[in-house]
Amino acid sequence: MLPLLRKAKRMSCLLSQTLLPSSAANSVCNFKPTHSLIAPHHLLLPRLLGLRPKIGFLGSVRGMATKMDSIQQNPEAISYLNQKEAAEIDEILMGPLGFSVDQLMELAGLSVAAAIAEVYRPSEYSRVLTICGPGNNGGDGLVAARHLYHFGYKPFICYPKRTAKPLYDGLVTQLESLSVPFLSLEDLPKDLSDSFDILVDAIFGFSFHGSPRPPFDDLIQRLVSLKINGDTHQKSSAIISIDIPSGWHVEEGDLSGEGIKPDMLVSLTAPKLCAKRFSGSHHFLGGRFVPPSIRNKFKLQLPAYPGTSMCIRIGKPPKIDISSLRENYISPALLEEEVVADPFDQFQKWFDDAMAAGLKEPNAMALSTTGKDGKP
Ligand SMILES: NC(=O)C1=CN([C@@H]2O[C@H](COP(=O)(O)OP(=O)(O)OC[C@H]3O[C@@H](n4cnc5c(N)ncnc54)[C@H](OP(=O)(O)O)[C@@H]3O)[C@@H](O)[C@H]2O)[C@H](O)CC1
Ligand SMILES: [K+]
Repeated sequence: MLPLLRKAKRMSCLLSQTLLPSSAANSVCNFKPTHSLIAPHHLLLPRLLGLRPKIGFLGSVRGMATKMDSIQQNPEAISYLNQKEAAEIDEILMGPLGFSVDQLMELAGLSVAAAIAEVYRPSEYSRVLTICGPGNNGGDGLVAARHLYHFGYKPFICYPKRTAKPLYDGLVTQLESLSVPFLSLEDLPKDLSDSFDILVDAIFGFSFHGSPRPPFDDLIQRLVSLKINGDTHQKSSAIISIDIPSGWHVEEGDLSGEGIKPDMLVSLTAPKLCAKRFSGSHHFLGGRFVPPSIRNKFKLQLPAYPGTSMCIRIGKPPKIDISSLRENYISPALLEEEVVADPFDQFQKWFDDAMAAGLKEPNAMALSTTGKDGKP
């Protein structure tokens, strides 16, 4: 049992050194194991298998631990585009640079889904309603919803003004084939926050102008009222805006002061000027497809995406209550009657579970023995 204990302690030190600030990590490593750590191996193994890397958990904490580059840390140093520049970059990408709108939309939608998964874990925020507008911003929303489905969320779509083009028809068919429900305006529940954990605002992007026309005026108003009427004691739905908080002026922001107040903004390609007025907790950049020629032409100062990430946080992450990171590792007990008769089959079952959980080394194992009395 002793090596097992040592291993458990070493693992918690390793985890804490990777994930926690140094002071917290020290206190975890100096922690004397109590009987709560002394678990028989048949409980510990499933528990180890249960250490599934939650996308949101690792993502947001990874954001804390990673050294942020100076542009990322300082939103003032980042380039912000006006409406004309945003449209011009779009035209260059899809003209001389040879991209198709499908390609860019796929990458844009993927980065939105990746940013959402960095902050909101599917175990707590599973029900996602994406409200899609008539343009490409709405298309980004349809793509993001499909990726969120594959990330383990339960998406719903409200797409009241469909665009009759093969690209959009295809995106709708792809979602329908996953049995993602499409809700009409009449189907939408009165209180969105009762039924959805996340509301994705994919109504308008950088081509928005004037005042919102029906039916989007009413939909935007429903997002606005969520934050006004929100019961502060209850977990309210998180609002995530794609590229522009819908209804905001693309350059001036929330002119009336009564527009939507998203919790998260995912800017695409580069933030638009209105993003300077964004005061929510999470600002991300996505759309990792900007080639150096565009960066140089528009003198873009943008943070460097880390590794293979499809998105990057802009500015510092909000202060995290470390106790809220606490994971519950209590697994269901392994009962003798549930164990497969053939140990090889049982091993295969555990191994498959470990593979499915996406563990880094699914073939790593801990072996311990017990006496006849079942005690270590
Ligand atoms: N290069 C990139 O960064 C990429 C970004 N993408 C996403 O595309 C949008 C921009 O898409 P676009 O189609 O140009 O514009 P919108 O999505 O904003 O929508 C335009 C439609 O909205 C209608 N509209 C405009 N204003 C209003 C209003 N006040 N009330 C109602 N409807 C309005 C407009 O209709 P009009 O008749 O007014 O022209 C259009 O139907 C960008 O923000 C990103 O999200 C790409 O996906 C990938 C490349
Ligand atoms: K939007």
